[in-house]
Amino acid sequence: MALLPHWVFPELDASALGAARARQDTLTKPRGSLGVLEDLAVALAGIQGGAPASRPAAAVLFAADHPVARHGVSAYPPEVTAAMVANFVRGGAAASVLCRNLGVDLRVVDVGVAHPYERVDGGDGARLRRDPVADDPIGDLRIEDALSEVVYERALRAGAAEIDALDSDTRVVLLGDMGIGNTTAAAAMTALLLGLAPEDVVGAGTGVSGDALSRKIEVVRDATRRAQEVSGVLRTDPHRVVQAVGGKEIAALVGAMARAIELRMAVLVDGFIVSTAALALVRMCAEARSGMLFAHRSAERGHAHVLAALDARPLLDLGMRLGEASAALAALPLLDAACALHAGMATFASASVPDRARPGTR
Ligand SMILES: Cc1cc2ncn([C@H]3O[C@H](COP(=O)(O)O)[C@@H](O)[C@H]3O)c2cc1C
Ligand SMILES: O=C(O)c1cccnc1
Repeated sequence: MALLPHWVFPELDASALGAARARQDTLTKPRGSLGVLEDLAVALAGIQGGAPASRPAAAVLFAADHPVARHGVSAYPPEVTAAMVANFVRGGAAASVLCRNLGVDLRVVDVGVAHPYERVDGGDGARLRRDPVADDPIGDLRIEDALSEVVYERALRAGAAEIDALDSDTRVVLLGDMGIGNTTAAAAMTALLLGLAPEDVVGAGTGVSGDALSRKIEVVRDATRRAQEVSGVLRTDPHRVVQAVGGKEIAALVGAMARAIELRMAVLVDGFIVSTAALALVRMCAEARSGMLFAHRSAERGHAHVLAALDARPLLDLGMRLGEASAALAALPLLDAACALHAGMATFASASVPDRARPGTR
C-alpha cells in the first residue's frame, strides 16, 4: 500500500508529566487520595505537553453503512443509519443531548451512508459534512473485501481531515460511530487482530439474540475465513484487516485518531467500535497508544478482549452499549473534574496545611 499516510506520534511529554505529578503531591489531600482523577490529570498533561485541560473538547462521529447488514446481523434496518444522521443534526440523538448538556460541539461526517437523509438546516444539533469517500463503493465483508486499497486510504484521510478542521486549540477529541451492522465488522476485525473465535467476540449489538445471534457468528466466521484464505489477510497486517472486514467509518476513525494524537489532542475512546479502531491503530504503530484514554467498558461482548489487548483501564462501567461517542461524553465530566481539581485546589503551602503524615502512618 504505497499511498498510506506516514504518521509521526509524539512521545508523552516527560517534563509536563513530572510537573503534573509533582503538583498533585502538593495539593491539600492525602497523596493519591483522588485516585484515577489524579492519574487522569497527569496523563492529560503528558499527552498534551502542558497543564492538563479537558476543554475545548470536540465530539466527532463518523457514519457509514455496511452491506453485510443484508444478512440480518442487526436488530434494526440499515435505513436507521441515515435517519440517525438527520437526528444528530436535529439534536435528538443521545450524542446530541449529551453534547448540548456539556457544551461540546458535535460534528458528524457521512463517509458512506447509503440511504438518503433529510437535509435539516438550523437544527441545534450537529454540524454535518458528507465526505466524497461516501460515494465510493463498499463490499459485503462476508463475501468480499469491504474496502479497496484506494477507498481505505481515502477513508483514513477523510478522518484526518475532520481533525484538521477542528479549532487548533482543541485539547480532547471524543470519537464515535454510527452505522447499522458495524458491530459485525468490529467483531470480525477483533477476531482477526487477536486470533479469537467468532463466538468469543460477537455480541448482541443493537440487540440480536437466538437464531439471529447464531447467524451473526456464522457471518463473522465466513468473513474471517474469507479474509484469511481468499484475501490472504494476516493478523500482523492491521491495515489489511480494516480494509478486508472493517468499514468506511472504522477506517475514518483510525485516520482521525492518528491525526488527533499527532496533534497532541487527547483521544477519549468510546466503546467497542472505536476501541477496535484504536486496536488496529496501535497494531499499526504502538506509539499511538499513549495518546488514548478509555471511557468505558461496553456491554458488547468483544470489548473486554479489545480493552485487555490494549492494556486499557476504562473509566466507567455502566452497562452502556450504544456507540455515537455516548460513553465518551458520559466520561468527559470526569476529565473536567480532574482538570479543575488539578488547577484549582490549594497547595499545602498556600493553605498553611501541614503536609506531613504522622510518623508510622502513610
Ligand atoms: C436507533 C439507533 C441509534 C444508534 N446509535 C448508535 N447505534 C449503534 O448501533 C449500531 C451497531 O449495532 P448493530 O451492529 O447491531 O447494527 C451502530 O450504528 C452503532 O453506532 C445505534 C443503533 C440504533 C438502532
Ligand atoms: O460499544 C459500542 O461501541 C457499541 C455497542 C453496541 C452497538 N453499537 C456500538
